[in-house]
Amino acid sequence: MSWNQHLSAGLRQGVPNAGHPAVELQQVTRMYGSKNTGVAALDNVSLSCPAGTWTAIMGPSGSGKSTLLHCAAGLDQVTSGRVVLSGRDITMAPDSVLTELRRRTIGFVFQSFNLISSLTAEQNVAFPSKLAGVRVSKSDVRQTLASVGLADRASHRPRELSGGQQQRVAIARAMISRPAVLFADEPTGALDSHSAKIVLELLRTMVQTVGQSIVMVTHDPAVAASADTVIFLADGQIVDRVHMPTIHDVAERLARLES
Ligand SMILES: Nc1ncnc2c1ncn2[C@@H]1O[C@H](COP(=O)(O)OP(=O)(O)OP(=O)(O)O)[C@@H](O)[C@H]1O
Repeated sequence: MSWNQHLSAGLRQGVPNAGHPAVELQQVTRMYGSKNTGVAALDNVSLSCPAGTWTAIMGPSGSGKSTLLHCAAGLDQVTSGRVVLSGRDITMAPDSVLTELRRRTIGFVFQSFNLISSLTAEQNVAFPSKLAGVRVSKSDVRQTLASVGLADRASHRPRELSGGQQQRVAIARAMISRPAVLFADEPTGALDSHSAKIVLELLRTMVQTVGQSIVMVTHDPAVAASADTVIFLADGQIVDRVHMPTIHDVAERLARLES
């Protein structure tokens, strides 16, 4: 079975897409520091990422990319404005709601994989669900690993896997709860170009085959060009965007912002 067929079989029904945008930021400002001397890491940002699409966030260092990702995922509180995640206003949500949201509505993939070295691939995939008291069956874990092309690596530990395979385990771990939105922070930042290509192809397949929504921060124009839309930040504001980007489009816009 191909990845596409595995994804269709394993994940299709799960990814919720009830007609809401995946993420909406409405006039979001995030200040750090005191009122008079503070920095606006995000300055009146409005953004809507349609469900079933892949959005990349780019911009020079310090432009607000991580802050945007953290505010959109409910990991950071906005100073003003609204954040709506998969149709749900999370702006003032209490910790209990945000914790629940992290378990069921969103998934995270980081540059550094964050796998537990003593656990096998399948134990890593199941671990967060177990921790949250959510039952996942062995066949669900196996099917999710199969959907990222790792059916035959279920009992391998991270050190027995390549970087790209470890990142695919991390993606399977994020996907097992069928998150409405997958947030990715430099998902290929630690990978060689061949492994990066495989991970980007997997993310593209997830968007196309199961309608997964992805919001991703990256510094790399070649990675951003895999997305449907690239949003460019500078000094906490959205200053440009490009749909169906080419690497050249993205690199050129970024160079302009960084000059
Ligand atoms: N916890 C914090 N306290 C104070 N200032 C902060 C904090 N977090 C971020 N900032 C400031 O907010 C601005 C945006 O930071 P952010 O980390 O979002 O940028 P970034 O685009 O992700 O940068 P990079 O590409 O270097 O990771 C920067 O000026 C940064 O110094």
